[in-house]
Amino acid sequence: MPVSDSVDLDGEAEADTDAERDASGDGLPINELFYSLQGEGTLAGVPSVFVRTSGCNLRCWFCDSYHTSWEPTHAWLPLEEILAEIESHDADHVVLTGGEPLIHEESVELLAALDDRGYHTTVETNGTIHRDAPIDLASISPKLESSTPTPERDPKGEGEWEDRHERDRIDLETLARLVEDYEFQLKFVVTDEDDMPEICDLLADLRAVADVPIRDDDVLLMPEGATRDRLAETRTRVADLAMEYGFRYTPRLHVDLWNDAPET
Ligand SMILES: C[S@@+](CC[C@H](N)C(=O)[O-])C[C@H]1O[C@@H](n2cnc3c(N)ncnc32)[C@H](O)[C@@H]1O
Ligand SMILES: Nc1nc2[nH]cc(C(=O)O)c2c(=O)[nH]1
Ligand code: SF4
Ligand SMILES: [Mg+2]
Repeated sequence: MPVSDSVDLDGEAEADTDAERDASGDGLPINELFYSLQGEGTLAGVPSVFVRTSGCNLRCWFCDSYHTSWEPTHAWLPLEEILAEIESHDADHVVLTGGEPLIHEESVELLAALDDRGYHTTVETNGTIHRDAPIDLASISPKLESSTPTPERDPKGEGEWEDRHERDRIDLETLARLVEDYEFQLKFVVTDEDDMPEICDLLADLRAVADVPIRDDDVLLMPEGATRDRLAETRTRVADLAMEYGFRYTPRLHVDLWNDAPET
């Protein structure tokens, strides 16, 4: 799905100020929509349609979807058009991702329409926003300190997003509501062993406030890497950490298969 203009969607000003917004108001800014194999998590390998919304409230330095976060681009599509495109593929699973799909109120309507049509829905989210919606799997990827765009790691500017990212990346109450309300997986992007104390501390805090059990089995370590070359540097280290800590390891199948090609 080709996209055109660049408009800032950072999750606060959100869509309402966007002059391009569909007049009927029931659309979403779509960065890409494609058919692929789920590459990550417990459903890895399952044929799925991916709907990637544009705009994010965070700015991970390593974000593999640069054109939904650092420089968001999109086409505004009415929900009927999104649904028609999804239905043109022969799949039972739909993955709603971004950017951060839950910054958009209209994501709820899309999920409801998908539920009506019998799809299994996965929502890929950074865990900072909760919405009531028919979500079959909340694929939550809380962001660690190592994701913060410090001036040295900023892919675009000179650290302008550092403070906001650091302020907003973890919201324990929101994480608790997500794990309480939905089937979930917690999928942490890991570069090396320095990430592990923060994961363990966060899990302890979340277990203390959430009303549902969080099993080690619900926790997945995913190697940081947007390209095959980068994954070759991180994945064995992360696999070893998964064994050491008793968490699951998830590959990034799509990167192994198609590297960093768009619409994969
Ligand atoms: C682009 S994000 C969109 C959904 C949501 N904003 C989030 O971060 O969960 C989709 C998934 O890709 C992961 N991801 C993004 N960049 C990555 C990278 N360079 N290496 C490994 N995982 C990455 C995120 O952690 C998340 O699990
Ligand atoms: N194949 C494939 N699987 C994925 N699982 C989560 C993805 C995402 O970007 O949210 C993703 C993606 O971009 N491609
Ligand atoms: S939260 Fe997700 S979409 Fe937003 S910058 Fe981080 S990885 Fe990218
Ligand atoms: Mg991806």
